[in-house]
Amino acid sequence: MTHASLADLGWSDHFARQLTDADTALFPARISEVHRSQLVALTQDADLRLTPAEPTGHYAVGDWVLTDGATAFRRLEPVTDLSRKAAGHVASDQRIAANVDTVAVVTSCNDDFNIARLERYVALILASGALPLVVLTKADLTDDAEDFRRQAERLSPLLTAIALNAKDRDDVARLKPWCGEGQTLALLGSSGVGKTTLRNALTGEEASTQTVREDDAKGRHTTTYRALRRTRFGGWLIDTPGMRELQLSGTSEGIDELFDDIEELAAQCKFSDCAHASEPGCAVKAALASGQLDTDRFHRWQKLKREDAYNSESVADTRARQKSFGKMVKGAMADASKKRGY
Ligand SMILES: Nc1nc2c(ncn2[C@@H]2O[C@H](COP(=O)(O)OP(=O)(O)OP(=O)(O)O)[C@@H](O)[C@H]2O)c(=O)[nH]1
Ligand SMILES: [Zn+2]
Repeated sequence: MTHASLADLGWSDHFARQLTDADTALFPARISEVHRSQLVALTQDADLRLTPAEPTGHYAVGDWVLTDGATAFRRLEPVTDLSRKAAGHVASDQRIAANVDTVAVVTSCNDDFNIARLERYVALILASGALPLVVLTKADLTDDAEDFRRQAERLSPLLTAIALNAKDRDDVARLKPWCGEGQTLALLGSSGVGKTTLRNALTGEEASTQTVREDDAKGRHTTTYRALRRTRFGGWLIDTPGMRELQLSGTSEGIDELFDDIEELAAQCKFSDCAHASEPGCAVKAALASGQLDTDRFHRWQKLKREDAYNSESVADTRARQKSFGKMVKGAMADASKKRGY
């Protein structure tokens, strides 16, 4: 595959500024696949298989690297960085995709639609630096598509929501502004909402040919890596496998941005560590009482904050918490023994 220019591949001044005199023998390439011990990268002229200089876990699809054509020597600092908590409660992040301009949360106009989950995704996207977009599929199967769309857009003034029929290529062409030349779009969402259908409509690939190819290699129709694919509008699409277990970590900035009205209220509480429960002078409680702040939204905010705090905890913090909990339990048991007189 040949590509017209670096700019078409998503190259910008942000990356050019990171080049130094020491890099003159190297050229830029954009990572399209991350495998266990190898990377695949796109350049203006060719697709390359590269040996990574760092563990492959450090790379994400969409990253720019500097290479001599055989080794990926230097990974350039990304503009946007989408990562998630690795499985299990270990304090490390798993990089999902890099240099994505827009992340579309794909959900459908049916039971999959869930405001709290959408909000979670949007906070994660805002924290990555990318622009959030909501794509509501299966608009052709309901009369309420516009209603779903409005509910989604109400989450944030930063948010655009589009309801469409993912099987209709003309309808899907409405996504062109987010995946035209030099633009990179990524899709997130639960299984069955239509991500594959959407991907095929955006790239012009046929589901059948894809299935055959993947059947040959793996014996099953599964996407085992995250690929950067060209869209029929000249941009790029990153499609990640189902992320139902998406956990938030270090997304506090995204949560603050999405709930800036509550953060502003909380800043007015009398106590700086107000838990907005029974403290006097609580501006949040006052806003709830007057109806200015929606109770459900307040609960979703609290849940996200708790989840983020838990997931952002380092291993050291976890140990410290467990230790102090252990001490507290021991202390309480000792007190109880004393009371009982032995
Ligand atoms: N009528 C209609 N059907 C759709 C639409 N989007 C997806 N579908 C159908 O919904 C089913 C699931 O779509 P997929 O594209 O496989 O969903 P997915 O998100 O890729 O699911 P996984 O591969 O499990 O992650 C398929 O039968 C699609 O044909 C839509 O907008 N309208
Ligand atoms: Zn308060």
